Amino acid sequence: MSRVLELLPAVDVRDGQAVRLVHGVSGTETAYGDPLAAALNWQEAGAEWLHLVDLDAAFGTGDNRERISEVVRRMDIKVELSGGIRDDGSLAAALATGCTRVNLGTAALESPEWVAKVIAEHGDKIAVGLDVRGTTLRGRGWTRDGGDLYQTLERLNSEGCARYVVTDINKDGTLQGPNLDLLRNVCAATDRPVVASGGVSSLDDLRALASLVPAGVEGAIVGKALYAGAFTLPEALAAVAGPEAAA
Ligand SMILES: O=C(O)c1ccccc1NCC(=O)[C@H](O)[C@H](O)COP(=O)(O)O
Repeated sequence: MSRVLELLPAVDVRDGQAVRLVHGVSGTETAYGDPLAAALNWQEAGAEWLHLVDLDAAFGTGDNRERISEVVRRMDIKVELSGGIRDDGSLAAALATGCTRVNLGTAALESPEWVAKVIAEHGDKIAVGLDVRGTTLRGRGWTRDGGDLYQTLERLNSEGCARYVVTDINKDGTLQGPNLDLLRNVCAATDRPVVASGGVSSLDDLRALASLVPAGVEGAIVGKALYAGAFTLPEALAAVAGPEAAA
């Protein structure tokens, strides 16, 4: 396991545009233009990973499959693909883009048998997104309750889930800082790596997340802070690279 926190700049795609939402709520979009331009920008700035989300597929308002495929095709870096991957067809389409791994959310809540099957088939190409308000999971683009975080985590652990992407919805897109207690609690309940998502606002937030690497936090998704110019990606990479980052 890497001792350096991995950073995953986010490109969330809605209606063909790179956007940021607040609390993941449909209709709160701020648009940031062409998703490919955004992704290429993060790649050129030194990203090793891209977190790419099809928000329309997540919300059930269509999809951006062509654009998403094009973005993945143009990346030389690793891509984590999320949004609306819920059955054999959408999983096959997602994996066919050439992405490094996919992130299942709703399916893990509504189709546990299918998720157990695809975890067994695809191993660490599958991560599960645990998107929570408090300790209640949310599915269908974070619009519906989907059960208890820790019960679901126990089930997924026993099924061999390789990795979790943990989002505090109350923090997402707000620049209020990550929920470190939630991340510590999830890390204590699993021996699988955890990718933190939602709320990063500053280099200090990234240093705080880097301090959780020994506990099991492997990476951090960063959206709004990069788009809002709170810091640059090279600054972020430098902040988590040095020995002082984990102090
Ligand atoms: O990932 C999803 O499937 C998803 C579904 C519905 C709403 C939002 C969704 N993802 C949002 C993200 O993954 C954000 O890009 C990420 O949490 C970054 O948050 P922030 O740094 O707070 O902008």
